[in-house]
This record gives sequence, C-alpha cells and structure tokens, in this order.
Amino acid sequence: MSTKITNNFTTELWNHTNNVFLKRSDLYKYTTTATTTTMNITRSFSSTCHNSKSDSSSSATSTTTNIRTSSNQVAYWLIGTSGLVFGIVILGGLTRLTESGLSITEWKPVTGSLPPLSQEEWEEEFRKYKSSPEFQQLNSHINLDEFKFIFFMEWIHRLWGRAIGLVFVIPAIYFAARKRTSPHVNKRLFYLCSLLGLQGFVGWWMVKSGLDQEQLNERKSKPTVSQYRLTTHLGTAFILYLGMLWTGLDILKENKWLKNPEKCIELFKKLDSSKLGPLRKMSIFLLGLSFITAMSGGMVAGLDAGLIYNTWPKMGENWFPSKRELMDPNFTRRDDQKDLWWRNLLENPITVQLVHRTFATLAFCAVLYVHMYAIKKKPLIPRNSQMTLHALMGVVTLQAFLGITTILFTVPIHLASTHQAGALALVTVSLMFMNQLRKPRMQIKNVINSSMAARLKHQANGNVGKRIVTETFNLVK
Ligand code: HEM
Repeated sequence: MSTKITNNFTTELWNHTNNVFLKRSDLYKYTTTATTTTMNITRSFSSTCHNSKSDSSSSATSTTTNIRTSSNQVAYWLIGTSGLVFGIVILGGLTRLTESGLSITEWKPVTGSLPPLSQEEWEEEFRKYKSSPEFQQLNSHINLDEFKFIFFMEWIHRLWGRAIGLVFVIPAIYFAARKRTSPHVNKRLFYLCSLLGLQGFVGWWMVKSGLDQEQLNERKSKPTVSQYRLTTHLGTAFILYLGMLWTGLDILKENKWLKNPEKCIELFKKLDSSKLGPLRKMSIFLLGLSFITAMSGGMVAGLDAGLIYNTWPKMGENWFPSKRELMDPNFTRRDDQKDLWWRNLLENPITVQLVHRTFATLAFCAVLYVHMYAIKKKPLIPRNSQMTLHALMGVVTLQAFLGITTILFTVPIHLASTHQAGALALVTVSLMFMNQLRKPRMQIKNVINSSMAARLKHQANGNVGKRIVTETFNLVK
C-alpha cells in the first residue's frame, strides 16, 4: 500500500506541478532530459541554490555537474580586449590617413618596442626612411621633426598591437589554467590567439607591399600599400574583434540564463519557434552584408578611391560612370583581356567606389527591410532583439550619412575616421542582433530545464504538495 501511495504521489505531483506552473509541453520541449529522476532534479536544484547564493561571476561551474561555463570575468576581459581592437582599427585608419604607415621600414617584434632614444638613433631611423620609395617619391621635403610625427603614429599602432597580444594571451593562459573557461570557450580562445598572431604578420606583409619598389612597379602604383593587403589586414582585425565580442556576449548571456532559469522560459519559447527562423537567417545575412560592405570600403580606402567623384547620389553628372571608365582596359594585365572584369572591380578606383556605393545601398535597404519585417512580426520577436534592431536601423543610417559626407568633402581625416568607426559600430550591432536570435545550445537547455524542474518540484512540495497528498489519499481510499 505504501509503495502504491508513493508512486501515485510522485506521478500526480509531477503532473500537477507541470499543470500548475508550466504547460507540460513547454517544459518538455526544451529538453532531452526531462525524464530526469527525482534524485537528479534534487541534486541539480541544490546546486542551483548554491550557485545563486554565490557570485556566478567567480564560478566556472554551472548549475549541474553536466556543464562547465566560463566565468563572467572572462567575458568582461574579452569584451574589454575587443574594445582595444576597436581602438587599434581606428588608430590604423588614422595612420593611413596621415600617411604615416610606411615610416618604420623594419619589423622587429621585440626590440622595436622602444622608439629611438637619442639624436643618433633618430638620425639613423630617418636615414633608413630616406631610402624608402615613399620618401624618395612623395616625401623628400620632410625634415626630422615631421618624420618624428609619422614615425610615432606608426610606432604607437605597433605598440598597441603588442599590448593587445599581451592583454589577450596572458589572461587567456591564466583563465584556462584556473579553469575559469569552459572547454567550448578554450577552443575559441585558441583560434583567437592564432588569429592575433596572424594579424601581426599580415600587418607587416601589408607594410612590405608599400616599401618594395618591385611590387610597386608591378602594380604601377605610387608608394602605398596594396589595397588587397590593406583589406586583408582590416578584415582579420574585424574578425578578431567580432570573435572576441561574440564569445564575451555568449558567456554573459548563458550565465544570465543559468542564474535565472525561470526568466528564460518565455524567451526560449520564442527562440525555438520555427516562426523566428526567417528572421534568424536575415540576421546572419545582415552581418555578412555589413562585413562585405566594410571590406569594399577597405578597398576604397586602399586605392584612395574616395578622392574622385565627390558627388552624391550621382557620380559626376550621371548616375553611373560610363562603361569605358568602369571597365578600363588599362587595368588588364593579359593580352586577351580575360582579367578585364575582375581587375576593374578590384583595382580601378572608379569601379571600386561604385561597388562600395552599391554594397552600402544594399546594406541600408536590407536593414530597412528587416526592420519593417520585424515591426510586422513584433509579437514573435524577443524584446531585446527588437531594441537591437532599432539601434541597427539608427547605426546604418548614420553610417550611410557619414559615408556620403566623407565623399562630398573629399575624405577629410576626421570624417573618414568616424566613418571607419561607424563601420565597426554597424558590425557590432549586427553581431548583437544575430547573437540574440541564436537558439540556446542544447546543453544549456538541458541545464535550464533540470533546474526548472527542480524548482517546480520544490515549489510543488510546498504549495500543492499538501493538496495532492490529500487527493492521493482520497484516491487510495
Ligand atoms: C552603409 C554602410 C557602409 C559601410 C559599412 C562602410 C564601411 C567603410 C569602411 C570600413 C571603410 C574603410 C575605412 C578605412 O579603412 O579607413 C570605408 C571607406 C569609405 N567609404 Fe564607406 N561604408 C558605408 C557606406 C558608405 C557610403 C554610403 C559612402 C558614400 C557614398 C561611403 C564612402 C566611403 C569612402 C569615400 C571611403 C574611403 C575613405 C578613406 O579613404 O579613408 N561609404 N567605408
């Protein structure tokens, strides 16, 4: 008899709790472990209680023994470091805009950390610069003091890069050794570290292209860096920045969910809904498009293509330059002109500017479309994503405005630099939008569900337990 009562009690309790606090389907939908035994639930719940008392930011162990999350400190460090990457991108842009990037003619990763310290050392550095194509062809008029300015611009850029290396690598090792990072995040940190190392090499590879007269002859270019290499350097910096930010945001988001599992139920329901699928795909598309638009901007910057056609929306007198200008045979390097198209698309400043204008227009229209779509589907969309999308609409409008003024005023340094910061802001908000719409990882769903089930059981014990016991006894009687 007593076994029968216990069995009935457990089943009834489970049913009642599900009906009282959550529709059963809601709970089961989020988990594959909804059949957790009472023992597991209890273990998971006591662990949740323990965690909610302690500061989750200092604990890498999450609500159950099944998952290890990274601490919030790791997230703050990653987001802070991504801020340093943001800063170095802007500084890199200023270095280019002040034409300082080719002032240091060597790459000494360690000894180069110190600038020249005596008059002789400055003279020696200036002597090396004097033998560079940039000095000989463009800057032969500058004196030592002017050289010191461009030298410092580039030196600070390189020093900042080294500092990012240290600020990233040392804490990464520390956090991993202290088990403050989950295996999932460790993998990402490894990739980010490798990318950071690569970024240094790409930087030097880019500078080399502006110092080597042979390469300049091949490109028939004045002494500037190759637009391909500049854009690669810009692209890897963007990826590094986005990778750090994404990982940091992910950690904060998951820790927040684990701390307040009951607050996730509504959100998870929306994120899991198939009706959100199209918007999720659109968010990926928007990030991709913002990134490609930014890279096409890098090509404009690399070719100084903003110094021509300083009108908007028309390009000169017409909406589009003539076909002859856009597909200029002077840019081909083959007799059969088979490379006419791609060389013009990537090397002809007029065509490259038109490409950037086209991508920018597409990006603006795409955000506008998604914004309108989201307004129509408002009830389906989590509230934080709605807010982010409004911000995205604002940022893309501002960015287009900055691009237009940069063109109209023939690329003044302050506008060009703000436009570059705007591009970073645009990819940041696009990334946040995409991140907020991502479905939670299965492991996280499982943990949240276990802890929800445990809470339900706990509440049920207190609130409805008595009633069910009475009902169960009545049934048995
Ligand atoms: C809406 C999205 C846009 C994005 C994401 C974007 C992004 C960028 C980026 C990343 C650069 C490279 C900056 C650098 O490395 O210094 C750039 C350069 C440039 N963009 Fe845009 N841009 C957008 C719209 C526009 C528009 C609408 C125009 C003008 C019609 C424009 C004109 C320019 C010009 C002239 C440059 C070269 C500036 C320089 O030489 O430093 N952009 N853009």
